[in-house]
Amino acid sequence: MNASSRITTPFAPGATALEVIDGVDLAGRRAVVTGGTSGIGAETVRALALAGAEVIVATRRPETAGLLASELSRVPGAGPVRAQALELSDLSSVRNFAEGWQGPLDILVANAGIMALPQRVTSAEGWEMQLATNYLGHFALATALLPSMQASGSARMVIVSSGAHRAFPLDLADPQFEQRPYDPWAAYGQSKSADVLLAVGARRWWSEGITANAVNPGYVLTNLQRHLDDDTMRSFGVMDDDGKVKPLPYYKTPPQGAAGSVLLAASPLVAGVTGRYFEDNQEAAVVSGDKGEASGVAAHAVDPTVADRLWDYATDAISR
Ligand SMILES: NC(=O)c1ccc[n+]([C@@H]2O[C@H](COP(=O)([O-])OP(=O)(O)OC[C@H]3O[C@@H](n4cnc5c(N)ncnc54)[C@H](O)[C@@H]3O)[C@@H](O)[C@H]2O)c1
Repeated sequence: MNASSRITTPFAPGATALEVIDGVDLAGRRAVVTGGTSGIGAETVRALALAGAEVIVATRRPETAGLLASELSRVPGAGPVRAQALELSDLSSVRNFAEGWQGPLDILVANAGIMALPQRVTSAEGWEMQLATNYLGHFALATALLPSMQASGSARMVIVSSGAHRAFPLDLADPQFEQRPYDPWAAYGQSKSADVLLAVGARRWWSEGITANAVNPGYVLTNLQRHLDDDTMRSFGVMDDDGKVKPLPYYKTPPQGAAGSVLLAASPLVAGVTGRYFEDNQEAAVVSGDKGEASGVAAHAVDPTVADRLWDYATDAISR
């Protein structure tokens, strides 16, 4: 990542997903959006489908995509939306998903995520659940779908990270919290650092015509906050004394939160751009990550050496 060539776009931080791809025609393009039944993912699905793409919602519960699919099926010009089962924390489910895929894949939005699980929980493979869901499952999915992305000729991968990555470098000596005490935020933050490193590591796919970029959607009230207790929600300022949840002024709506994903997935403004981190619809500046910065991408998350070490670690983990 070269700070002197930061990518800028004309879009304000509050632009919506529909606004950033206004006029873009995705007819004939096929997209997968993980976790596309709620929050930011659902708005990503909506925007891509309204631009004409065929969208496959990769979800743990395919039946929950029905409402969105039927709503979009009534919009003239919208691409078809269907759901396919995917449990990211279970490698066999990831393999089943990829094996069921036929033909080229043009857009992969690695959006699904969980945040701040209070206790250390492990996946079927014994991985810490936030790393398993937010990063390893997506790495396995992208790797398994690589031939389909190669077949596209100009595939784009978007990995939804978070500003929480800044304070939590990936600890490759103990990524699964086996030797250090489990911390819900450290586990979330390092998984989101791993997401940025996935975009950096995927530069090896550039010669295949595949780009990969990470995005911070900003703060959005969604189901993601469901593991936070009331005291934490109050300390964040998003819950009042009566237990009413309300966004702070700088919070985004889900359509605004989805804008960065959609911009990177489909806008001609970022064609050919790879290995970058966007927030507020612009490429972010590289920051130290240890000074409590409120924006930017931490240097530890864009270190190509760490990205390659993580790639090797993940390749080994999913092939066991
Ligand atoms: N909401 C925010 O403020 C915020 C901020 C920064 C980053 N993010 C990121 O944005 C992404 C979308 O989050 P959201 O806010 O829309 O939350 P959300 O809870 O509404 O959506 C997350 C989706 O991921 C799915 N999911 C979770 N675990 C899964 C698994 N094991 N397999 C398959 N699907 C799974 C959920 O079912 C859900 O559909 C996440 O990656 C999140 O970390 C959100």
